[in-house]
Amino acid sequence: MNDLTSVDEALRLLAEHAPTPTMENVALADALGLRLASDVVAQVSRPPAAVSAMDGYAVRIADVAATGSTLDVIGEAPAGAPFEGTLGPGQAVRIFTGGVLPAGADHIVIQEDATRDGDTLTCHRAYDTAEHIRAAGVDFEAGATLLREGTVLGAAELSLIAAANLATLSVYRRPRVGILANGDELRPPGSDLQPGQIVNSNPIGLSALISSWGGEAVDLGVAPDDLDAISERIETAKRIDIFLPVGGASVGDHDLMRPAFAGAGFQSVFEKIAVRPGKPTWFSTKDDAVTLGLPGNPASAFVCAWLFLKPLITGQEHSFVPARLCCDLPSNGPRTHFMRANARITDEGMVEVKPAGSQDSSLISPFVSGNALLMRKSNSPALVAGECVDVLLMKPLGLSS
Ligand SMILES: Nc1nc2c(c(=O)[nH]1)N[C@H]1C(S)=C(S)[C@@H](COP(=O)(O)OP(=O)(O)OC[C@H]3O[C@@H](n4cnc5c(N)ncnc54)[C@H](O)[C@@H]3O)O[C@H]1N2
Ligand code: MOO
Repeated sequence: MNDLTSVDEALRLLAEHAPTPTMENVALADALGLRLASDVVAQVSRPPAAVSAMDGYAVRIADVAATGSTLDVIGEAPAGAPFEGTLGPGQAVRIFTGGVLPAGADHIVIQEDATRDGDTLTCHRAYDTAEHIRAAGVDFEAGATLLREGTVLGAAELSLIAAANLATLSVYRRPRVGILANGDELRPPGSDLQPGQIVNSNPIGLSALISSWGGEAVDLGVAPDDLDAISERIETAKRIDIFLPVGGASVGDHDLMRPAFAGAGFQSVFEKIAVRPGKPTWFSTKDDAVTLGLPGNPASAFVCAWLFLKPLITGQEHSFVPARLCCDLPSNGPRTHFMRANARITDEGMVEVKPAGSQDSSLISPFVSGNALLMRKSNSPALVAGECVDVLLMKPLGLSS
């Protein structure tokens, strides 16, 4: 096994050679899923001033300490048009949700608790503590650092940034990942398949994973089992950060991806990984570009995309979740095994994991019926049901049963 690079060493080498992310400014609407290239600092406080949380009347609490107190309504403060005067003793200002609290007021009487007759307001309740006011900056203060560099932008983050009064952002450009399939047998989905032909099913799934991880998938097509044809695809590809050849990674006479990339000037970093599935996964670099070669077997391609492509795109390490094994497992061989599995939360709130019945590296269906990869380190001993294992979640827990 000497020619096999360990999973940990492969991850270290990938991190060491990962393409340097470039920065760009984008509009908020184009930033979903991207990573922040700098901290986000609030340009305004939220809310910028104290506001009413209810529709009603802004008053001084001292004036409504007793039931039946009456006040003069001296003006209005709808959201967007603050009352410009100062509220004095015995006075009230009609206010609406989001309206700026007038100077002098320290309490809101909700309209359900008062009756208005012309400009006279009568309160039906006595109050001893101020209510229904949102203080200035209760969500965040101007100048506060709201998000750190590296944060992946989701719905909540984008709303927060918009509220902080920023229209554009500095983000890391999506790395362009060029998927190059290879094999004379491959035909597009929907083809009239002839004997020996199979559907080219890997790129569509890999492309979806790349997008979900914040990369931009570029379809470099299917190259036939011909060195010149593969080389031409490599030479004519434009602005690719990460080449992702899929298939043709092994030792067969028709496995030509490695020599094609070597011929294009890529220098090998590692040739094989002590991982199951996906042993023939390889990695090479040239200038600012890298090549992660995945095996063609669909399970190998998917597992190794999760393990090795995802950190290359996101720059983030994997986080494993501890889970209770729900069956016995034999001792593991020399390669770290990432078993296709399903994890779920039990009624007792524990995470429980069950490996798929077949771990054949050609199978796609376990990725649909399952949601996790169960890690078994190289040469680890047999396990019995109930023992704890580490799992990598590919979907949120509980989505599949
Ligand atoms: N003598 C040896 N043979 C093999 C070894 C070995 O060490 N010695 N390694 C095996 C392992 S492990 C794997 S994994 C595979 C990897 O093979 P390749 O990367 O060269 O992949 P292909 O031969 O091109 O294809 C394998 C398999 O997957 C199908 N395939 C390929 N591309 C696609 C695609 N885009 N969509 C769907 N299916 C695809 C292809 O038809 C084959 O059935 O090698 C073992 N052999
Ligand atoms: O390492 Mo290969 O991916 O098992 O079939």
